Amino acid sequence: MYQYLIEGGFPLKGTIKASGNKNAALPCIAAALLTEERVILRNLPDIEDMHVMLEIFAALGGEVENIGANDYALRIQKVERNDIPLDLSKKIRASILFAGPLLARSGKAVLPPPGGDVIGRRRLDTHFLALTELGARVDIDGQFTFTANKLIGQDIFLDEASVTATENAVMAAVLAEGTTIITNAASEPHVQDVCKMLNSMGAKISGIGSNILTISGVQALSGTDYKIGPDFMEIGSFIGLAAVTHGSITITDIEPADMRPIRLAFGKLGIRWNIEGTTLTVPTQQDLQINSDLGGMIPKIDDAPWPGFPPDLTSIMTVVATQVEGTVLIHEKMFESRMFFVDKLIGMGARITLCDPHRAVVSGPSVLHGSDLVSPDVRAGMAMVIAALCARGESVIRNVYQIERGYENLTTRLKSLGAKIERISSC
Ligand SMILES: CC(=O)N[C@H]1[C@@H](OP(=O)(O)OP(=O)(O)OC[C@H]2O[C@@H](n3ccc(=O)[nH]c3=O)[C@H](O)[C@@H]2O)O[C@H](CO)[C@@H](O)[C@@H]1O
Ligand SMILES: C=C(OP(=O)(O)O)C(=O)O
Repeated sequence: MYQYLIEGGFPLKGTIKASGNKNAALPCIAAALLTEERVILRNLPDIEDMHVMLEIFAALGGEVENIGANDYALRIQKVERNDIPLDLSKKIRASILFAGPLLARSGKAVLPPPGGDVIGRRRLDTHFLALTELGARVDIDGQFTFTANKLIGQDIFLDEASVTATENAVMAAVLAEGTTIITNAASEPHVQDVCKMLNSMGAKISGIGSNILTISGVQALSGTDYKIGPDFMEIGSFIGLAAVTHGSITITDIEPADMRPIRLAFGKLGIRWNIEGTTLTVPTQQDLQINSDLGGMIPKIDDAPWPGFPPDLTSIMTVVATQVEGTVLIHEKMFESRMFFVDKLIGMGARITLCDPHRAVVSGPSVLHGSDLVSPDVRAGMAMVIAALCARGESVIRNVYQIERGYENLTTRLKSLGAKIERISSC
């Protein structure tokens, strides 16, 4: 068990490279199960969740070879078991992503309920809807058992645009007989990434980036060499960090198109950046003033499926808003328990009213002071790191496993930007 000791109040300055997108890396590892051939995945972030996914891949009979700093070669010639080990499954939400590939490859998948962040009810109904429509039978008895003699393409209308359910449905449909149409599909950049990876393996997926995906099933998929895209959640977190510490951070290897919904939301907080090619720079001079809606009305930052504002950045926006002059409503529509962490920010001096589990009104700027904090989930944990780095005095952040499952090499990278942060054992 590790914790962070942070001394706040110093501007962060310098250049970092964006890591690979966690939420693309995880389904891409699961997708490697769909072929007997060698799959090379590049730009995988070196984070806890990625290592757990690789452990599951290996437990199923796969070979995993680290061939470069963030590059791995995966191969599973024979699936040796079709049940996900309980201890690994409960560590991460993304373990559910093995359902579609295991079903398609071996006709059976047994999964204990997945773990993951406690940020509200995390329904799996959409996964079941999609996989049963493709012909799977699901038995629920403490664990989920999916079986199918044959998967057959269908015209599927998802009850919500679930990210991982879309990915599971696509991974099952690529080897199904006939054509599958998925309407109300999620279209996040990570969903696009796994679809592009599958096409590079010989799958036939069209409509990538839209909410209707059409998949013509193929007999077999080949290996590939695929580089996953940058993590816009990490990039958004570093933008917030630069702004609240009055620093200037340059982030290389970004994807400008991913930043469009994020730019709109930061713009409401008077925060802007420049992009040249794939390099983004947050300049020191920022307004840090709320841009009211027409008529001087209080603006809101609310999340939605892509291309809406990503829910995984609402915690970050909440802490950033505490340093901005004016009032803003943060409305986390998608997860009902994500906003509870604001009591920790209030304890540090932030002026926030938690209206209900989904909505918080933030009035700034507030002087934050150091505190003793426990990270409840990956994004709230990062929000606490940001709060601690702009607070006066020292903070302790415990349970940093929760942060490090989503942010690569965080303390080293923050130190390179001038942060006073130490990672120490809490035993
Ligand atoms: C491993 C992975 O990729 N995890 C991401 C994935 O989780 P995950 O795939 O679990 O999230 P889902 O997209 O299924 O749903 C997220 C939440 O939003 C709600 N919902 C979803 C779609 C919709 O149209 N309406 C709606 O209200 C769901 O009920 C749920 O409460 O997507 C989430 C939403 O971007 C992200 O927070 C997670 O980081
Ligand atoms: C909620 C998140 O991840 P997961 O779905 O893996 O729990 C996240 O990345 O913010």
